Amino acid sequence: MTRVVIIGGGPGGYEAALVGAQLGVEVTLVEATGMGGAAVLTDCVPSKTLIATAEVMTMIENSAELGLKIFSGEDENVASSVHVDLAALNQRVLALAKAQSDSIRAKLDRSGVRVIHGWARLDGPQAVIVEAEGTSERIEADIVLLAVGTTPRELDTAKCDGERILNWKQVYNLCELPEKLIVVGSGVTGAEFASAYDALGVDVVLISSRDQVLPGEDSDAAGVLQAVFERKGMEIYSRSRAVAARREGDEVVVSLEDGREVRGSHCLMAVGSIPNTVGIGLAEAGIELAPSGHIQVDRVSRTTARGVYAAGDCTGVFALASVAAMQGRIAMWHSLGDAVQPLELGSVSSNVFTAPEIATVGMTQKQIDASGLKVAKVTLPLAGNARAKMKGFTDGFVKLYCLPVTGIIVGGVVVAPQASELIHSISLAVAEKITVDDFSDDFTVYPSMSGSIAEAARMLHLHSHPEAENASNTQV
Ligand SMILES: Cc1cc2nc3c(=O)[nH]c(=O)nc-3n(C[C@H](O)[C@H](O)[C@H](O)COP(=O)(O)OP(=O)(O)OC[C@H]3O[C@@H](n4cnc5c(N)ncnc54)[C@H](O)[C@@H]3O)c2cc1C
Ligand SMILES: NC(=O)c1ccc[n+]([C@@H]2O[C@H](COP(=O)([O-])OP(=O)(O)OC[C@H]3O[C@@H](n4cnc5c(N)ncnc54)[C@H](O)[C@@H]3O)[C@@H](O)[C@H]2O)c1
Repeated sequence: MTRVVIIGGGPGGYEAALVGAQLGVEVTLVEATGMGGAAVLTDCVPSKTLIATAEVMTMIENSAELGLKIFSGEDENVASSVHVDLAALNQRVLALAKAQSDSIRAKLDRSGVRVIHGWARLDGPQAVIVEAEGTSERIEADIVLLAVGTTPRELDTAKCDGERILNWKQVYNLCELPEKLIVVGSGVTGAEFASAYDALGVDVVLISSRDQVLPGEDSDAAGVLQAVFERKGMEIYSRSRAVAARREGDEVVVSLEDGREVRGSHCLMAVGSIPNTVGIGLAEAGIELAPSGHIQVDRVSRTTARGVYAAGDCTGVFALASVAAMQGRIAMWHSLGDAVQPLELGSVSSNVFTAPEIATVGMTQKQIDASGLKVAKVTLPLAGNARAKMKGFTDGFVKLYCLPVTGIIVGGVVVAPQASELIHSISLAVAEKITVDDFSDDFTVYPSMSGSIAEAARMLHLHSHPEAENASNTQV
């Protein structure tokens, strides 16, 4: 019987364990904290649960325009008559995360995976030592999968105390809304929390190291979000780096590189992550790391040590739960001799869960510019979409990229509420190499936001003219 040992029970690890069990091998999964990993217990699932409540608040905030009023006495603003019970909200967040973790554990048990709660390290490429509750066990393995994830990066001069200077794993301990929250870092994590707490009624200050928030995303999309943040009154310190954070009584003081100081009641550090690859015997086992500490892997998740694979955030490939899970499955399929396709990142879809959301798939403008390819593009503002008007949405757009002449769709961006649900048709088009003409031949519901995606494809009918751009929405 082939013996597989997996270190880490996040999406990279547990999805691989399920494939290993399905293929009939002996699988042992070692997890130090809880099943589902950081994705389920502290990062992806909790943040999206918090954001689900924030979304309702955003809708309430915009509801006056739709003709809703709540009689609350002196104030006619609907949002100000809704009270956010953060203790109850966070309790729900943590309960939901635990339930999801439990159900993953139950699924692994049913599949026959041996789960060990403990901390693991390699003892060469073919053995793992597990420390658990004062005991130590050495497990021999034919195949090892490392799916150890990452940890929030901390500045030495801004140590998180879990009370007022927080990382994103610690925010769920808060029982009351912060009076003034300083979010340091405007990557995806910083932008999502800034958006969510703003919607929950918190006074948010965002410290952004670049000209614009979300430097890694489509710049037009990031521009929309920056404009929405500013319109809502969020204070944004652009081109500003935090160098320290300290407590002063009930306040947190964040010092910026240029000498300015920002005061708030709480501070959330969202300045990136570092891989959990230290002290687990990787170099000794012949596993090469990138200078960033990430494990180097090829497209079938192989490391430089024979029989040792790696998946997920610890590889630095694409920090998404979906990619981690796919890398883990590929590792099992490859190592166990099943049919396998190397990892294909060209059709990965991702979403930034802000208000509005930003969903992206396929080629980005940066990749197009770097490749020198001539690609036709159209950007269609959603403000003209009939459904958007009915719902009171004014911010956002659909952007499509296609190859000239053939008209094959190679990428797209949707900025809209629920963009995460709208991007799938573009993902399918990219993955299946569908042309703009074929895409526009299919019906969409009227009125619908997805109608604008079909309309954008229709506008690229003259795709031999790469300049086709920025036309206005004609859906009426
Ligand atoms: C705030 C936030 C929100 C996010 N939201 C999304 C989202 O909406 N959608 C999305 O696709 N992605 C999201 N992500 C990214 C997503 O969470 C990660 O891509 C995903 O967690 C990666 O899974 P993983 O299996 O590589 O690692 P993890 O989920 O980090 O799991 C790794 C596990 O390994 C364990 N471990 C580490 N070392 C050892 C050891 N030596 N022994 C035993 N166990 C060990 C850890 O305890 C951990 O549980 C978000 C990330 C953050 C920070
Ligand atoms: N919805 C999602 O799918 C989702 C949500 C959150 C995170 N993620 C994943 O996690 C990855 C990491 O995202 P992230 O936002 O946690 O990290 P990040 O590294 O992408 O962003 C951190 C940001 O903080 C800035 N920064 C660093 N030091 C700073 C300082 N001292 N002062 C001010 N700014 C500073 C950096 O310039 C950067 O823009 C993303 O690439 C994404 O794939 C995904």
